[in-house]
Amino acid sequence: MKTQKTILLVINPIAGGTDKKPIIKRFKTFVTENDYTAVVYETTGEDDQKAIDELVDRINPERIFISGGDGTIREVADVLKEKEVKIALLPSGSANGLAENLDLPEKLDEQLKIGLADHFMDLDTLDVNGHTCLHIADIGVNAQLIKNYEQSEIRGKFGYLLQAFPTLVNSKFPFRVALKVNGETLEKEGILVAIANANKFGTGANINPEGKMNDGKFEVLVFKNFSITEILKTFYGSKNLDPDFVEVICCTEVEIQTDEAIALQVDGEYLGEETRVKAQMNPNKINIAVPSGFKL
Ligand SMILES: Nc1ncnc2c1ncn2[C@@H]1O[C@H](COP(=O)(O)OP(=O)(O)OP(=O)(O)O)[C@@H](O)[C@H]1O
Repeated sequence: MKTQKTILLVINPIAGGTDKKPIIKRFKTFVTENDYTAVVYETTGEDDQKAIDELVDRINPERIFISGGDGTIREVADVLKEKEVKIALLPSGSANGLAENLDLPEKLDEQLKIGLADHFMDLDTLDVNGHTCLHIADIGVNAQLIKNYEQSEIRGKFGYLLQAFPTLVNSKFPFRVALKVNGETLEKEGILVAIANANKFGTGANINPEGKMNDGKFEVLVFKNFSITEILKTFYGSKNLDPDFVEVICCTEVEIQTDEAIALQVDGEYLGEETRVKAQMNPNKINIAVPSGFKL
């Protein structure tokens, strides 16, 4: 008798504040129709990484589908660092920055087809102060906004964050920053320093047009104190990057030092205030499903 291969779905039931039952049901039907065994793991928010690690070792899935926001993808990616498992995304978070960068379609059936097909990319991953980063980390106004957003307990689209400007205007921005990069130490002043593996933010704004997610390099972007409003429009609106207020440095590692502790976020998750941020390429890449015509 032929042994069926397994596909594991890791799904975050609270991501994006939507009901996940239809995704689970459709996943099971689709995968079974394609002669795979379907296994579903629903995250609990407690010790999920350990549970996923053990489950993956036990069932040895041929690939893993992940449904949630960027936080869920990051947690699974961390577990898979030392394992060679292909992953595919069924985005369902309030912020789906990675999916946005991979040009994934919105329809679930199309996402499932991509997940079962054979078009993959070796996605670079970064280490930012010990945290895995798949697309964009930053210190400054954006991380501060994410902190405010997380504390507000409102879930949903990020657009309304723009209403939070007044809370930022009187804060510690701009700040002075020293960057150790490419053998030099550069002294700068800005309101936001981004570490970008990808091009786009979750909303589609292209903040890093030169970035390629599989070139073994990343970009450091220093946003000058041009205008908080303009910069946040670039981050959260549909505008492309304005070279007048940003400086871009391509590298494989960087050390960022500030005088005052500044808010840090990685892939949409606020991680506290830091005076030192070290980012470098991870040796491990992630084999991720992309649409057949996908070009970087
Ligand atoms: N069952 C659960 N109950 C509560 N929290 C959970 C559960 N499962 C996962 N989590 C938490 O969800 C977070 C990840 O959410 P994710 O980023 O994937 O979705 P999201 O809707 O985009 O989130 P956010 O609204 O924070 O951007 C992690 O902090 C994780 O611990």
